[in-house]
Amino acid sequence: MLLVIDVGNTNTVIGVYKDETLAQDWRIRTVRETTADEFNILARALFADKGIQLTDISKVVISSVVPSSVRILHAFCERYLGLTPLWVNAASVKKLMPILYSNPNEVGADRIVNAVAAYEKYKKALIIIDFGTATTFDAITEKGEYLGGAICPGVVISSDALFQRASRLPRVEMLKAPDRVIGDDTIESIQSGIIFGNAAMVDGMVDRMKQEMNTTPMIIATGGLAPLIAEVSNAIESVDLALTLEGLKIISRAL
Ligand SMILES: Nc1ncnc2c1ncn2[C@@H]1O[C@H](COP(=O)(O)OP(=O)(O)O)[C@@H](O)[C@H]1O
Ligand SMILES: CC(C)(COP(=O)(O)O)[C@@H](O)C(=O)NCCC(=O)O
Ligand SMILES: [K+]
Repeated sequence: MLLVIDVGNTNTVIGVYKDETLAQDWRIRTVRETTADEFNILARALFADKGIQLTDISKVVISSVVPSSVRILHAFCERYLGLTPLWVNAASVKKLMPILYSNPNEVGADRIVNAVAAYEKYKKALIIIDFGTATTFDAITEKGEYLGGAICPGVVISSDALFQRASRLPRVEMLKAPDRVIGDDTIESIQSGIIFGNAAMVDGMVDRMKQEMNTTPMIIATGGLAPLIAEVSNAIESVDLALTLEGLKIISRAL
């Protein structure tokens, strides 16, 4: 079985593939100061719960945007799986996708994985939007080249900053789109600002990126908050929550 791990700034997603099929997936918090031994306890428990043994794993592919996780997960794989994990970076996907960033080593591994997955699926010019800790935009040409994109404060962290810094504002837990954009109470005004504000940012960014790309890319979104924003954004054509895990599986075949 193939073990794939994507370490994001907030959450770590773990998947196990049996051939082409995702047999199981889990989402855990990204803990920066964990150890290989602690990660082993957690992974073992999650696997056991679904009847999977660590000895069933024959290959590991990992993408991470958290540098401290690299040493920890590398040690976990070597010590407890007896395997050396394959790390996603611009060099490891060289055969699948040219990275046209001025320094390809700078691009976040999660952005590369999303780009590879989306291009494999659609084979056309694309803009991928990932609503994670950051909201990222990635532009892919019709030939399958990674051009770059944009990094914006994420929906949740930017809202958190608002609640922390504005004394009178209540924390709005339930993020949902209000019926109209002109809120007539505080809760509705905050919801409008967060949801319609982020959707307008998406639509505006997509318009500008399209102009620079000089083509009509397909616009797809991923990340936990993608369905919420996609509902009110005009630009987003499709939401694909499995994009990152799929990308890791595709990359595993090429490594
Ligand atoms: N289904 C969801 N509903 C609401 N919030 C979510 C959902 N999934 C993720 N989030 C929130 O969105 C933010 C980004 O999460 P995630 O996509 O896991 O980020 P990352 O990939 O950067 O770790 C976090 O604050 C998380 O709590
Ligand atoms: C932009 C990111 C912070 C997004 O991380 P995420 O929201 O998925 O946790 C990450 O991809 C990253 O650290 N990138 C490196 C800089 C770059 O892509 O140019
Ligand atoms: K991510």
